[in-house]
Amino acid sequence: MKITKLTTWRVPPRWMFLKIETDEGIVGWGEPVIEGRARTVEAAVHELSGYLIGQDPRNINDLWQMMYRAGFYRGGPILMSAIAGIDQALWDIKGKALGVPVYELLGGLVREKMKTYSWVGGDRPADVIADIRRLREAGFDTFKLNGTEELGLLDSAAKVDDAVGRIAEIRAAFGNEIEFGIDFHGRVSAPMARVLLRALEPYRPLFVEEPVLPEQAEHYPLLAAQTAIPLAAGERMYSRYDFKRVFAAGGIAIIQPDLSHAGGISECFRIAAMAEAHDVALAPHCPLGPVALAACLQVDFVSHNAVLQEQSMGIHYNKDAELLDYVKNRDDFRIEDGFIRPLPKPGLGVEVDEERVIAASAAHAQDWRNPVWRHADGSVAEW
Ligand SMILES: O=C(O)[C@H](O)[C@@H](O)[C@@H](O)[C@H](O)CO
Ligand SMILES: [Mg+2]
Repeated sequence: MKITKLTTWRVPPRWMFLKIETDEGIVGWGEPVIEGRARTVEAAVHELSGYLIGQDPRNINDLWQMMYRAGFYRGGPILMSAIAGIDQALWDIKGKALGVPVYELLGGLVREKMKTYSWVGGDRPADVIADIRRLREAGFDTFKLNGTEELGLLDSAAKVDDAVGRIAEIRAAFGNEIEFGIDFHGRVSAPMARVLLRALEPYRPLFVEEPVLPEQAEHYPLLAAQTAIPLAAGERMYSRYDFKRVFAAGGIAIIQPDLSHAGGISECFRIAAMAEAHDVALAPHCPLGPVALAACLQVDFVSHNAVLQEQSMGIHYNKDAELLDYVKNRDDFRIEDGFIRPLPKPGLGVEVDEERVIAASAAHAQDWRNPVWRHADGSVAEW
C-alpha cells in the first residue's frame, strides 16, 4: 500500500482535518491543528508530505521517526501538531486495512467505558452554577472552569476573593455531589499561584490545571509541596522529551497531553506509559474536534492510568460548529452518565462527513484567534 495524497481543510470553529489517501482506496483522517495557528500547521503538514508520498502508511513507527528526526529542528507546537495529525491518519488507515479499531492494535481494552468532563463558564468564568445544573441533567458530574480572568503578576485580595468566591459558591450549591477542575490557563504567576492554591485548598477541587505557564514548570514541585490539590499540566507540552523533565522534577499529578499537539497516538501512547511508571494519571486535553477526540479515546482505552477525558461538546469555543457536526456515526460518540464507550468501528472509529467538511471549509472565512487581553495599565495579560 502507498500514500498518494494529503489534503487539508480548515473548518469552523477552529479545527483542521487531514485526509490521507492511498493507492488501495483506504483513507485515513487526522486533526493536525494548533488553536489560532491552523495555517502554520497546515503548511507544516504539506512540508512533511514530501517524506510520505509513495511510502507504506502501515509503517507508522518508521514514518513517525522519519518525520521527527528528518528535521534538524524539531519539537514544539507546530511541528508536533503536524506530526500528530498525520500519525492519527496513519493509525486510521492501519486499523481500517486490518478491520479493527486502533485500540486492538495497541493491545486491547483495559476498561469498558471512559469518564469524560464538560467545560462550564467560558473564557471569563460566569454562570457556572447554571451551566453545572444544566449539564448535571445531561448526566455529567465532573466539570472544568477557568479559575480567573486577567490576573497581574501581583494582584489584589479582591481578585483572589473573586476567584475563590466562585469556587465556594459551587461547593455551597452542590456539595461533594460533583467534581471540578480549575484551569489557571497560564494566567496565574508563580507568586499568585501560591496565594490561590492556599485559598482554594478548603474547597478541594479535583485538580488545578496549568497552575503556572509551562515555561515556569520549575515551580510545579514547589507548588505541589505547599498543597494537597492535585496539579495538572500537559496541553502545552509536545513530546516525551518535554514530559520526561516534568516526571523527573515531580509535582504534576495529572498529565494532559493533547493528541493533536503531542505527536499523535504513537507519542501519547508512549507518554501515557511513562506517566504510569511515575504514578501520574492521564487526562488527555481535547477542546478540539471529533478526530482528535477519537484519537484520545483510542489511547484512553488502552492506558491503565487514564482517568478523565476532556471533550468539547458545548465548549465556549465551538461557535459556528459543534463537536459532532462533521461526523456521520454520531451515535458512537454518545455520552451516558458522563461516560463514553469504546468506538467500535475500524481505525480511529470516526466516520468523517467529507462533503460537510469541504462545504464548511469553502465557506470558512474567519481564522480563529484567541483574544489578546490587556491589564488595566494597558500591558498584555495572559489569556
Ligand atoms: O483546558 C483546555 O481546554 C484549554 O486550556 C483550552 O481552553 C485552550 O487549550 C484553548 O483551546 C486554547 O485555544
Ligand atoms: Mg487548559
